[in-house]
Amino acid sequence: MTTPVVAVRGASVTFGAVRALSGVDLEISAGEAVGLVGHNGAGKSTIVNVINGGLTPHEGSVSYGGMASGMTGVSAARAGGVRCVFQELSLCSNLSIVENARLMHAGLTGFGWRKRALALIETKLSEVFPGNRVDCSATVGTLSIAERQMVEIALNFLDVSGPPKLVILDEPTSSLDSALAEQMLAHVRKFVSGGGSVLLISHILGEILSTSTRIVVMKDGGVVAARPVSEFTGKSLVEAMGSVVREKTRTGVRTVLDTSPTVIDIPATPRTGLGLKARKGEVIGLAGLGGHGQTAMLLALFRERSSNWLPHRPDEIAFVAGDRALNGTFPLWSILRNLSVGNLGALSKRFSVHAANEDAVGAEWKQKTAIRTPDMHLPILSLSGGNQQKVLFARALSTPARIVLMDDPMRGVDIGTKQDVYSIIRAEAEAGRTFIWYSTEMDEICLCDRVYVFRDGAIVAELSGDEVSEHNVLAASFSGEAA
Ligand SMILES: Nc1ncnc2c1ncn2[C@@H]1O[C@H](COP(=O)(O)OP(=O)(O)OP(=O)(O)O)[C@@H](O)[C@H]1O
Repeated sequence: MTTPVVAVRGASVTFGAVRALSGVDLEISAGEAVGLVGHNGAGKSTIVNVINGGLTPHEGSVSYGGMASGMTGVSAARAGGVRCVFQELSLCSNLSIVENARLMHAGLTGFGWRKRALALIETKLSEVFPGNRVDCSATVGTLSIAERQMVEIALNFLDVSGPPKLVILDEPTSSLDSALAEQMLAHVRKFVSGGGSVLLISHILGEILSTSTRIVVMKDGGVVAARPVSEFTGKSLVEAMGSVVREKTRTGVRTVLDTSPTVIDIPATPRTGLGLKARKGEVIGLAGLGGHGQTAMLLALFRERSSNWLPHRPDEIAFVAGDRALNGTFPLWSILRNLSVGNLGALSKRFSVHAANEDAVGAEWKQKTAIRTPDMHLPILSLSGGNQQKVLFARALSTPARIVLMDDPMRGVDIGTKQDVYSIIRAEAEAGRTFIWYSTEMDEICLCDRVYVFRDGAIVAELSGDEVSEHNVLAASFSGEAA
C-alpha cells in the first residue's frame, strides 16, 4: 500500500444551520484520477476547501503524504503538493497573467523572474491547450471567461519549485467548449499516467466516466458511493446521486414554428451571407467554438432591446449570465433580492416592492428549480455555485419577458436540475416564449429547434430539425460549412 497524497478522515463542516460535510473520509493516491460528483450543494466545494487548506474542518483531520509537518492550512497543502483550480476562478483581474503566476508560485522570484514566468506559462498553456491564442502578457481582466479558466488550469500544472502532486479541478471545463475540454481532459490523463493525481469535479458525467479511475459520489454532505470507474454507468451514476435519468426531450422539427411571427431578425453579414432569425416560441441554439462571437451577439441584442428603465413597463428581453461573478449575482444581496431584481415592476405596489409578492415568487422558484437553502433571505454567497446559477435562471424566467437570452447558463448546475430546467424551457417555448441559448454543451445544443454555428465572429451555418447533430455542428465549427 502506498501512502496517500492526501487523506481526509471524518471531516465535518457546518455553516450556521447547514451541515455541509458530515464525517467524510476521502483518500487520494498517486496515479489516481478521482471523479467527485453530487447534486448542487452536496458538499463538493467544501471538501475541496478542506483539502486545499482553506477551511479547517470542525471535526476530523486532513493530512498530506502521511507527514505531520507542523504546518497547517494552506501552507501544509502547498507543501504537500496540492494545487487547486477553483470553481469561481481565483485569478486577480487587475494583475497580468505573469503577476498572477508569481502570487501562486512563490518560487518565481529573483532577477528576470517575469521573463522566466512568461516562458513557463506559454509552454504549459501550449502543452495543455495546443494551438490556443491566449496572449500570456495580457492583464487577466481583459480575458474572456474561457481564457481565464484555461490560464488558471495551466498555472496550476506549472512545475516551479517541484511538480504538483495533486491537482484539484473544480468544474474546470464549465466555460470551455468541447474541443478545449477534450484537450484538458487528455492532459489530465497524461498527468495521471505519469504518477500525478487529480480530483476532478464535474456535472458533465461523460467527462467523469472517461477520465476518472475511481468515482466518489456525494449526497447531502456525505459520501454515498466510492468505487472504480468500471463499476459505474451513466445511469447508475445519476441514480447514485439521487436523480432520475429522463429521456431527452428533442422531438424533431416543430413545424408550427414556420408560421409564428418573427421576433428577432438580424440581417445577414456580407462575409457569410447568413443572419439570425428567431420566431415566437422557438428555442434557438448558438453553437461553435467558444469565443467566436456568440456572447457578443447576446450582449448586443440585450443592449439594443433592454433600454427600458420605466418600472411599470416590463422588459421585452431577459438575460441569464454565464459569468455569474462578473455580470450575474449581486454579491452583497440576499438570494431573494437577487431573484426579484429582474421583475421589480410586477412585484411592486405604489412604487415600492410588495414583500408578500416577493416572498411568494421566491417560494415558487425555490421549489421549481430546487434552490437548496433553508432561507431565501440568506446572502446569495451562502449558496453553492450551482444554486447561485439557478437563482439567475429564476430571475429571468420569473419575468414576463417574451425573449430570454442565455449565455451558457448551465455552468455548475447539477444533472437533476438541468433536466428540470430543460422541461421548463420547453414548456415556456410552447407557451410562446423565445429562447436564444448559447451553450458549450453539445447535449444542450441538440435540444434546440434551430441552431446557428459561429466562427470568427460570424454565423457560418444554420441547422434546423434533424440537421441538428453533433456531427454537423462540429463540421461547421471547424470548416465553416455544414457537413
Ligand atoms: N460560506 C457559506 N455560508 C453558508 N453556507 C455555505 C457556505 N458555503 C457553502 N455553504 C453551504 O454548504 C453546502 C455545501 O456547499 P458546496 O459549495 O460544498 O456544494 P457543492 O457540492 O460544491 O455544490 P455545487 O455543485 O453547486 O458547486 C450548501 O448547502 C451551501 O449552501
